[in-house]
Amino acid sequence: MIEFRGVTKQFPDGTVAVAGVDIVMPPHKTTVLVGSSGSGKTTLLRMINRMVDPTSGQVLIDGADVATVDPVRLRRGIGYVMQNSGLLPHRKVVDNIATVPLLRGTSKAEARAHALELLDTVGLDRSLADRYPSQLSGGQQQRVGVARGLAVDPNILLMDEPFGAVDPIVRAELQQELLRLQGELGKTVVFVTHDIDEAFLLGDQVVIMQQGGKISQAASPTEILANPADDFVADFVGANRGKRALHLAQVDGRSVVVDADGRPAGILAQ
Ligand SMILES: Nc1ncnc2c1ncn2[C@@H]1O[C@H](COP(=O)(O)OP(=O)(O)OP(=O)(O)O)[C@@H](O)[C@H]1O
Repeated sequence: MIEFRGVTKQFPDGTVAVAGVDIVMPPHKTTVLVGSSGSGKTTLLRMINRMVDPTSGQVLIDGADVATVDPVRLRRGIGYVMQNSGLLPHRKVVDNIATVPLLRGTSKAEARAHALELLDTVGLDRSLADRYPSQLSGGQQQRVGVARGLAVDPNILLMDEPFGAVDPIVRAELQQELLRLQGELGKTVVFVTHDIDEAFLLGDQVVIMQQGGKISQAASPTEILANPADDFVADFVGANRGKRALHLAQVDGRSVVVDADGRPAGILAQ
């Protein structure tokens, strides 16, 4: 479990990126941080693995304050997947995936064998192992990025707009792949996106952030749709949603979440 207690981050130039955030991110679930540009999503995410340290407040993982853990050690146990995959261009796919395990002292043979297994896990053919990142498509690169994030077998996987740079069809494939993976692996995933549809699709918990780094609402997609906390959330959920969006409908007196084609996607818990 990840817990933020009264966390504020003010950068040296005075910008308050995150302001007094309290949030619990439950284990084995996906929490999606969504909000417009500059609302503090990335800063919040990076405080989990100490790429950013809070100005005040605490970030706890399973009850332990991350401030007490050496940042390098901490990061080696937390998977991190970023936009544009962040792969090292001069290293082969297999070596990119094995980088952190090798740093942790895993033998070369073992790290390579595990990297090949991870290619299977993320739905890539093993024949891609000896290619360089530039010889892969954008979607394949993102999958390698996910494989690399999983290479240390982390309990926590941080994903910062991992599918932001690929076209909509590949993006939809990657989203489905993540849902499948999450069904198998049950990691504690924290995922950042601008896209409310992506947030509703992937999130068990969706955290809507607004400018100034405040949380407007943190709840399940169905709860947010049914009971937006304020006008900001109602607008954000409405204005940001395209034709594919989930919405609420009344069926037999019950609130049902349906997709754009009217297919039920969930029933609102009473
Ligand atoms: N190192 C920094 N120094 C000063 N201000 C910063 C720094 N990093 C981020 N900020 C500011 O903090 C605020 C939040 O930034 P952050 O990147 O967390 O937002 P975001 O919601 O992830 O945005 P985006 O969706 O555009 O990535 C922004 O106003 C940003 O300009």
